[in-house]
Amino acid sequence: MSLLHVSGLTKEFGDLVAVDDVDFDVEDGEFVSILGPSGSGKSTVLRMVAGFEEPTAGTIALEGEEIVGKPPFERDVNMVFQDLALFPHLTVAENIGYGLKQQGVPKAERRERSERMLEMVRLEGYGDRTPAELSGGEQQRVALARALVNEPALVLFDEPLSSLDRKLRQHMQTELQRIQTETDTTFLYVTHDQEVALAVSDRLIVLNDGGTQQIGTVEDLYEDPASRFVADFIGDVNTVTGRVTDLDDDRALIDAGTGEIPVPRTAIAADVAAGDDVDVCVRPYQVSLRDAATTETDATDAFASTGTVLSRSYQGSDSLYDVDTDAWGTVSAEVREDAFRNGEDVTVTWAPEHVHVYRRDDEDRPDGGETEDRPDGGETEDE
Ligand SMILES: Nc1ncnc2c1ncn2[C@@H]1O[C@H](COP(=O)(O)OP(=O)(O)OP(=O)(O)O)[C@@H](O)[C@H]1O
Repeated sequence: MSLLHVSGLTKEFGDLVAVDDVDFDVEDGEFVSILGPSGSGKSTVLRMVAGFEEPTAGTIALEGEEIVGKPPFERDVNMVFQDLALFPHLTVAENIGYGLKQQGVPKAERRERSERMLEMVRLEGYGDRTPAELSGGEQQRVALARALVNEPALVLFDEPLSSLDRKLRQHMQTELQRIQTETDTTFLYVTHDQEVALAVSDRLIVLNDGGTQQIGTVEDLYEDPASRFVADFIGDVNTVTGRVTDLDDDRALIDAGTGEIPVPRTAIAADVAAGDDVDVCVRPYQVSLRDAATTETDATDAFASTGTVLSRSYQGSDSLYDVDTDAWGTVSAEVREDAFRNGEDVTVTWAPEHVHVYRRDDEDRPDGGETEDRPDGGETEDE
């Protein structure tokens, strides 16, 4: 039995379907993030789990028990809000012990448990301060301590790190993981920031327009995105347009402006048919660069185009090149070699088994389908 089981969850606000038939499970001890662009329904899902919003349809079971209809305080769930919602007139210790007081826990025990939580979040000795006497990062820790002190089955987070600067945010990501492990609690974390979600989560639920796009580990989503939307939303991707000229059980022939290339069927979305216009997506790290003078450019079994290096940025062990290709406009390549200069002529290639091919559907894309029309019939986007 999953700790949290959500099925058919739907929320309508008048004519707007904010959450549309969403199903997911969270296992005991997992760190699961709900990731999606602004307005995709993430907070509404979280608020329904917390009990601040009632679903239009669907069920939410916590530890096997239906919780829809129960008030928030009767659910074994606490939430850390984006604005933290600390009481300004109470001390740090009183803030942390507030929920325990509501439950009738005696003062001495409240004090002791608050102090233990302060130690857990590494704020020993801060109990008598008020929230105004703390930095933003320290306030985050107090909010977390308050959500954990009564040992709930599940802690919900609604973008709590978004107000912190990058360095502090990265530090708090590490801290969240440490605290989750030490307290052995289950976390459900909402964010639109893929960097945070990829860094901290065991699994991710990707939402768009209220519906589930994909659920999986970071690796699942990165290596095998279920839709063009996920490919674009998780990490960087190059997209070139093409057409399926033939399709059978083993492979498709795809013409992306450089001749027909055989692509394994496993790389092609299930709904793609022969004759369809498609997006061919490839991650920058799967793109190779070669010196144009020493390579053949008429390969018929790989995607290949000549081009000119536009820019290079050094990224530790790799270099990221943007290349203006003859076939597809700008293509990004993340390669080990640091051998190419701006303005140099190169050949850009990638293997057919490294692409993901989706039926071209402009509405189903994070950028709304804005592409740059190119005179050679190919289209591309600058990532
Ligand atoms: N109480 C409400 N009344 C009417 N519409 C609402 C209400 N709450 C949310 N919505 C709408 O439902 C949709 C989903 O909102 P939600 O806040 O869940 O999205 P989100 O993915 O959390 O976005 P963000 O990242 O911007 O917080 C939005 O179109 C929003 O305007």
